Amino acid sequence: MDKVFVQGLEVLTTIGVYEWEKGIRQKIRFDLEMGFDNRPAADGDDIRLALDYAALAQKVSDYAEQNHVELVETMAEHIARLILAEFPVLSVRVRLTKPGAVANAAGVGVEIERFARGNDAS
Ligand SMILES: Nc1nc2c(c(=O)[nH]1)N=C([C@H](O)[C@@H](O)CO)CN2
Repeated sequence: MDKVFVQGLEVLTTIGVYEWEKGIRQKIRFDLEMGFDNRPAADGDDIRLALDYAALAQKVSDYAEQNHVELVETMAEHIARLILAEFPVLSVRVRLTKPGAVANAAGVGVEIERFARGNDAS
């Protein structure tokens, strides 16, 4: 399957389970990979037939900045659902990294993969 990706998208948001985290903004990083048939866009050399990664990155940034949750699992799930609802993708893989959350670790987080209706590979 073809893929369109957005790598290392950084967003400042309020996220965390501890009280001290609820009053600050922390950086999170998204790596996004969408299943999408790129052939029509390539054949027509036409952005209207492409999955516009700039528009997608903007939606994800806006959502993550404006919505505050406790768990990285929750944010990843919300972002996957947002992308599936708003873009004509076949699948989405969301890797969410919270850098600096754990001492001596470069990053911690989750990775999930979700499928559009009728495209579940399982
Ligand atoms: N599986 C998870 N474990 C933890 C999370 C989380 O979101 N998912 N969050 C925290 C704290 O918010 C932590 O990031 C603060 O440093 C701890 N464990």
